[in-house]
Amino acid sequence: MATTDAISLSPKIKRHKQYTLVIPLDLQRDRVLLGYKLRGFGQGKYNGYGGKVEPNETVIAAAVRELHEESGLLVEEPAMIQRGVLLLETVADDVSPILEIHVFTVETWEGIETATEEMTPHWFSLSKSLATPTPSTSSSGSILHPFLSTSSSSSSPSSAAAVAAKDPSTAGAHDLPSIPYFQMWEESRVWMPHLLRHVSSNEKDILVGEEERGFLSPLSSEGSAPIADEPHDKSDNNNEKKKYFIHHVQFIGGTDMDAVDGGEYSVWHGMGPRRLDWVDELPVGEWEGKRSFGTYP
Ligand SMILES: Nc1[nH]c(=O)nc2c1ncn2[C@H]1C[C@H](O)[C@@H](COP(=O)(O)OP(=O)(O)OP(=O)(O)O)O1
Repeated sequence: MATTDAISLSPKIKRHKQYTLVIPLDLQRDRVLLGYKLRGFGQGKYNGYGGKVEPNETVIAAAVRELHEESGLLVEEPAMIQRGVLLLETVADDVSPILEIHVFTVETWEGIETATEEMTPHWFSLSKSLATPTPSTSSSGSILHPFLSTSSSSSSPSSAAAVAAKDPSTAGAHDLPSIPYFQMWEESRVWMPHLLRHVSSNEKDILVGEEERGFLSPLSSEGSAPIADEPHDKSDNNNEKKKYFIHHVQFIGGTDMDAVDGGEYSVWHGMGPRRLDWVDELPVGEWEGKRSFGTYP
């Protein structure tokens, strides 16, 4: 089966639900801030900071608000650097909206990262987190907290509080662990290393090979499996100059051990076909209503 069909043909035009995701970067100290989610959607996972875009709110205003609410960090809108969009679609049903998650980084802010009811902050080494992880370079999916030597469910506030106490946020970056990609949303381990390489390379040299930006096969727990002979746009080899990424992922859904609220989110797991594109411009506000993402503007 051609993976192109799997990813580009949505049977219906689906509603979109907008979210933000902000990743604070301390480039001088070679470190990345993530939050460990204590409750709600994504509980027990590490992620950037963000949440739903409220009605009558711009995406960037939501990004600023959610970062502040969840981390205590305060930024002005111009300091938000848009990096890309995640389009997360379930094929488990026809009615769940596509999650449209706008990804930003920030490099300057006011305030100090603070634990909130929703997230506890943890710094990770940027330079140690650049490689796309595979199970062999991780804890193979077992939930090993980077600051603890023993296995942990890591989902209770008490274990997270113990973790926070051990978090060496004032240590030198060389002491920090790499990002625990296998304790994040599944597709983060695909796009986030790409983004961090993009940022680290001073935006001049995006380390995305032709084979990596093309269609990607359905994913097993073995990690990404690029299909080299079906790149998205063979005529365009200038992807190293592109600024933004679009990561479109289809989830298979089903029973989810991480489901909360009676299984409301049970469709958002089981990463299936996906593609990662780099583009010059994001089609801001023009996502909704597109049947297929086969051709990006
Ligand atoms: N598969 C996924 N991959 C990813 O990288 N981020 C995801 C994701 N699914 C959800 N997110 C992010 C988007 C957003 O930043 C966050 C979810 O936001 P929440 O549901 O916590 O929203 P809110 O903070 O608005 O919620 P409440 O205040 O609890 O109503 O998780």
